[in-house]
Formats: sequence, structure tokens, C-alpha cells
Amino acid sequence: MLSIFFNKILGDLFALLTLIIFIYIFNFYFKYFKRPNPLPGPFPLPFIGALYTKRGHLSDTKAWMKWLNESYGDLFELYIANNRVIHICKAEYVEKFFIYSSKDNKFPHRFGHSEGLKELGNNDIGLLANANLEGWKSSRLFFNSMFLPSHSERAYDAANKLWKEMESNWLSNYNNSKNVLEIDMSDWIRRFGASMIFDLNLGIKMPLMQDNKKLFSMLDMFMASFEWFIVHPYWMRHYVPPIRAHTKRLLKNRDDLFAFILKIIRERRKEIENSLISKDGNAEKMKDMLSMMIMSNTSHIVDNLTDDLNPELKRSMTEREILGNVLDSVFGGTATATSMFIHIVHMLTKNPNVVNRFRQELDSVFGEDHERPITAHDLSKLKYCDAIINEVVRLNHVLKLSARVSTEREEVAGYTWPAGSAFHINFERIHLNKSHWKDPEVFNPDRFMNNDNVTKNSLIQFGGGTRMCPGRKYATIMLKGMMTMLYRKYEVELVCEEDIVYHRDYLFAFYNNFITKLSPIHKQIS
Ligand code: HEM
Repeated sequence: MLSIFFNKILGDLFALLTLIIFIYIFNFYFKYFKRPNPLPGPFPLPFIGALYTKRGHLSDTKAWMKWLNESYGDLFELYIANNRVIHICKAEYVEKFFIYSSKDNKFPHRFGHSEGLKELGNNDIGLLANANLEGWKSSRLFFNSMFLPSHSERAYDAANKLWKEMESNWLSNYNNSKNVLEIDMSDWIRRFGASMIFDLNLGIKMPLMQDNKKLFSMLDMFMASFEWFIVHPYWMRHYVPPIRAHTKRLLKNRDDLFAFILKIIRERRKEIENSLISKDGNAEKMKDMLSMMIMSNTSHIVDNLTDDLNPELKRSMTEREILGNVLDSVFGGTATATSMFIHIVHMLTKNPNVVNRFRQELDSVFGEDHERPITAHDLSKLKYCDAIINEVVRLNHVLKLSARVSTEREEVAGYTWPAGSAFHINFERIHLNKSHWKDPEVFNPDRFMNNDNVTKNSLIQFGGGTRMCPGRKYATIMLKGMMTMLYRKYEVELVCEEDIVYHRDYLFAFYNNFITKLSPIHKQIS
């Protein structure tokens, strides 16, 4: 009797589940066949979209993108799980996304309101994923005012000091008899980048020897969380067993990372308040972004202390807003610049002629002096260095694309798109597009020595429009500074190409275990 009852319940549940799946699939294809502006692109399946086409290119997202671009053209649609995105692979189609006035730009969102990012906790704070446009705007003004060229002096100073500190750490392992230093460049440069951003943005001197593995792993995991929370719908994240377990791990990591940042914010707030009570004048000296944000939150001191601040920013920022901005400056600032640098070193190890020419340029600026601190004036003379960076960005940008979502009807690439349409500006495919570049696969920095031939928006290093990278000035100082300080003094060789670990996902590419051999060019190091 009982078993008949259970069988009936099971049967009913099965029927209900089948009905739900049927409705889901029907709804999916109903929307698919009614979508505006059908474009070429792989036919999507419910739940996974067109991700099945990655099958043949599982570990090679670059090859997958190439295949999609060659099969479906410079404007194609791709379903990532159930979400339709339009891939833009041609410079001429980019214009509308890169409008700099907030009033005229109809693509102010990067991901828009996303249930997944809301759960991840960064859909309404900071810059990167903030869909609250009012909040984003005031955070953005803050970033812009802190990254003005007038703040660059501090960046040069930090870069020079940190490089010296890093070198002296290297030298403690220097093998004088062999005249060679062997280091994991990916690890050191990441420490260097993180220390620089912590110093400039948070006013924290982070010793290079400090073990930051936990912090780096939290940041890497948080980055991976973006894709996870956007791609997997709520029910999948929380009810499908192996997916649920990973979601839990990512949420725990988010909590740990947020707690780490909140501790920094609260300690600084205490420091500022104590300094104001004791009137020791230390608060006046705190010009880093974190202190400025906290001071903006402490309204009675704003007027006295924050001369550098745009008057529009003199309003209280909540602790969550500060958390979002700290997160994005650390997150946006460390992995990008340091990974980009390793991409550059990698390319240069394969192109000794380019290195020789770069060295001639360095000699023309620094002569015999391979130690003196770098200045803005020095770096402004390094045109070939700029050309190398551009060419590496073109062939191997650390960020593969940038997302945009529209808020109004707008025309793009000859089609009118309704509000809420999602686009991915595919940097990688634009950078390799034959209609913009002669021999696009060939590494040739010379193509940038005469910029007249470069099609507008065919090289996108820092994005564009209202969402353009606010840290580009710091990034350029970091990249050119690190290149100069390394190559004016050392020969750089790879120890073993096969040992390098290259990670590449839909959005981002970086290296680990990038072991290099450095030997001084001019004389033995003492
Ligand atoms: C070589 C180094 C860097 C590269 C290649 C890079 C590249 C980019 C790109 C392509 C974007 C997207 C722009 C768009 O969608 O139009 C972006 C956004 C952003 N970057 Fe950078 N970046 C670098 C360094 C930095 C640094 C040093 C910081 C901060 C200190 C930073 C903070 C950010 C933030 C917060 C955003 C989001 C802006 C928004 O949505 O309003 N980046 N970056």
C-alpha cells in the first residue's frame, strides 16, 4: 500500500519535473526565435547555450574565438548559458560604446543588473560591476580625481623605491660565480604591482617579502567568481550538487576577501580619528585614495583636509561603497598591469632584435647610468618602448574583451537594438582583424612607430567611453617603468618555456611559474 503511494508521488513528481523542463525549453526557444536582429552564430541549447562549441577547443579559448570569428563573421551572436551576447570584432562597430559623455552614452553598464553579481555582492558598489549608475558615477569621480596626472609623482617615487627593494632581494640570491640570477618573474612582479597599488591607493607599505599568496589567491578566486555567477542561474548555483559546492567555496572566498578589506578600512578610520583627536597632523598627510574616501565619510573634516578633492565628492561614502572602491582598485590594479608585463617579457624573450633596439633607446636616454631613478621626462622619450607595449597588447592583451549593456534603443553595426542588449567588445579579434592590420599574426612593433596608419579603435588597451580604465596612467608608469628598470640593466632569458603555466579563460589571461635567468649586461653585480 505504502509503496503504491510512494510510486504515485514519485510518478507525479517526475511528471511535474518533465512539465517544468518542457516549459523551460519552450520558453527558451520561443524567445530565441523572437529575438531581435538574428545574427550568425552557433545554434544554442537550453541551459548551456552555445558553450558546447568550445568542445574542440576546450583548453584554448583563443582558438575558439578565432573559430567563431572565422565561421560567423565580425558581428556574431553567442549564447553563454541562456544569455545572448553580441560579439563585436571590428573597430568600426565600436564607436557608440566609446562615447565619453555620460549624457550621450547609451551603454553605461558593463553587466547591467545581474541576479548573480548581486549575490556575489558587487553589483551595486565600486566600478567594475556596479549597475547602480548614481553610485558608479560618484565612485568614478573619486577614481578620476585620484588618478590625475598631478598624482603621478607619487607613482614614480613608489616605482623607483620598490624596484630597488625588489632588486636587493634578488641580489641576496645572486650567484656571483655564474654571474646569473634565477627568479620567478611572475611571482616577483605580482608582489611589486600589489605593493605599488597598496602604497598608492591604500597608503599601506606592504613589504615585498610579505607572503601574499593568500591575498592573491582570494583575488584570483574572486575574479573567477564573476563568470560563475553570471553564467549559472540561481537554481543551478544552489541546487545542482557539484555546482552548489563550488558556489559555496566562491561565496566563502568572497566573505574572506571582504572581511580582509573591511579590516583595513576600519583600522584606517581609527587611525584618522585618533590623529584628529590628538591633533598630531598625521591625518593631513594621508593623501591616498582610501584615506580620502574615509575622510569624505567624516564630514566635519572634509572641508579642512581634502583640498585635492573635486567639490562634488564631498559627500559621505558608506563603508560598503568604500569597500567596493578598494576592491576594484586592488583587483583592477594588480593582476592587469603585472600580467601585462609578463606578456611583454615573454614576447621579448622570443625577439632578441627587438630587445637590442629597445636597449639602444634606453642607452640614448640613460647613457651609462643604469641606476638612477626613472622620471616622467625619461619615460616620455621612450617611443619604441610604447611601440613594444602596443604590439604585445595587440597580440596578447591580458583582457580579452569588455562587456556593455544598453539602457536605451540604439543603433550598432547597422542594426537597432532594444534596451538591455548585451555586447562583448572582442579586443582580441579586433586586434587580429585583417582589415585593420597587415600580417596581423606577426610581432612587429615598428607598425606603431608611425601611428598614422592605425585605424581608430583597432587597438584597445584601456577600453573607452565612460567605462574606460581609470588606472591607465598608473598602469603606463608601472609598465614602462618596469620595462626600463629591467632591460637597461639585465639580459633576460627564459629558463624553460615548457615550465610556464599559462591560464586563459573567456576574459583574462595570465602566467605563473615564469622562471627567468637575469644576467647583468655591463658588469658583475656587487
Ligand atoms: C596594464 C594595466 C591595465 C590594463 C591593460 C587595464 C585595462 C582595463 C580595461 C580594458 C578596462 C575596461 C575598460 C572598458 O570597458 O572600456 C579596465 C577597467 C578598469 N580598470 Fe584597468 N587596466 C590596467 C590597470 C589598471 C589599474 C592600475 C587600475 C587601478 C589602480 C585599474 C582599474 C580599473 C577599474 C576600476 C576599471 C573599471 C572601470 C569602470 O567600469 O568604470 N586598471 N581596465
